[in-house]
Amino acid sequence: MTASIFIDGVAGTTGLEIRERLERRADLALVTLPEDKRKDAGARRHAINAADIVILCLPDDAAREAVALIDNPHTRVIDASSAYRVANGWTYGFPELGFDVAGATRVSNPGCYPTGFLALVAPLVRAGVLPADWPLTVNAVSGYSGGGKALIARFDEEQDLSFRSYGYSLAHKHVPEMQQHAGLAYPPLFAPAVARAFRGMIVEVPVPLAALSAPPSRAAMLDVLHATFDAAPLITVHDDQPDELLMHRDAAPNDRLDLWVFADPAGRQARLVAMLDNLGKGASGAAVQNLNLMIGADPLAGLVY
Ligand SMILES: NC(=O)C1=CN([C@@H]2O[C@H](COP(=O)(O)OP(=O)(O)OC[C@H]3O[C@@H](n4cnc5c(N)ncnc54)[C@H](OP(=O)(O)O)[C@@H]3O)[C@@H](O)[C@H]2O)C=CC1
Ligand SMILES: CC(=O)N[C@@H](CCC(=O)OP(=O)(O)O)C(=O)O
Repeated sequence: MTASIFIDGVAGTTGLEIRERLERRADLALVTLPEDKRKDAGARRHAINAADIVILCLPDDAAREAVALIDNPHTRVIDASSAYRVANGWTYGFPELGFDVAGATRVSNPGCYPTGFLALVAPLVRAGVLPADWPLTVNAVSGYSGGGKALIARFDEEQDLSFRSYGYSLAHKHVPEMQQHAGLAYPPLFAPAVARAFRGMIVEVPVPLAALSAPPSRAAMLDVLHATFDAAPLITVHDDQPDELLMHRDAAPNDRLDLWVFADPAGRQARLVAMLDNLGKGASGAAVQNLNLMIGADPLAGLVY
């Protein structure tokens, strides 16, 4: 059966990449609005209610507005925004962490930074290998497409801009989902940054092992991550400790998530590191993966890994 899909926000950074991943598929009928109607509430209401699944690639307020336009029981939603990531009645769209996306009617895609953070931390906290009440920090650097059209335009205009450190309000919108879905007692202290690369992301969680009352070994942390993700085709847990991890300015899109555990030989300190494409597993790839699960398609259809 062909599923009808409406991407609301298809002209944006995330929406365009979802469309590219879906447009050649024979099992889907993509519904699009003409350019002059794409922000028209009446046209959007009609398209949303006619679709089997609507994928929202909008700012948070516009995503809430789109959900409020649904007036039928059959339209299912995948929301790429941060509007519903800790909301009751919504399923967090991270199937590899055990969330039941296939049966859900309202799915909230994880944020790009939380995708890396949660893959590293949630399994270790669940397994009791990291204490839930440890005050974790997370340092991350993203490609500038992570900020959507506005940040892309800024990096295009300000050619001298090479690096942007931000999040100094200590109230980044990704912190609640990181805390809730990792099961942490305290919000992680989040230090994000943007580099002059279009896409890509490195997310790091430093762990001062020697300060823990029961410090886990590197092998114990790797065992938990392997047990959690070895059956997940998009996620790779690496056993090596490379000297460097690199982002490239013009990297090709991908929907993978790569994880490493670095530790010193004495096991006193560790650095948990995730690499992903903010527009891949961090946004558009995750939306396509969740769509596949919701309609019972090949779980990897349309994905690059
Ligand atoms: N970029 C990324 O790496 C990631 C993004 N996300 C989330 O995905 C969502 C989309 O982000 P992104 O694609 O980067 O953002 P963009 O700014 O690139 O795109 C947003 C799109 O939404 C359109 N839009 C805004 N308001 C409305 C409205 N009322 N009705 C219809 N369309 C509207 C915009 O129109 P116009 O073109 O006219 O401005 C634009 O095309 C956001 O919630 C973002 O936080 C999540 C994970 C990663
Ligand atoms: C580089 C950059 O600006 N990134 C965005 C987050 C991108 C993203 O993940 O969007 P969601 O919030 O919908 O998850 C930011 O920090 O606000």
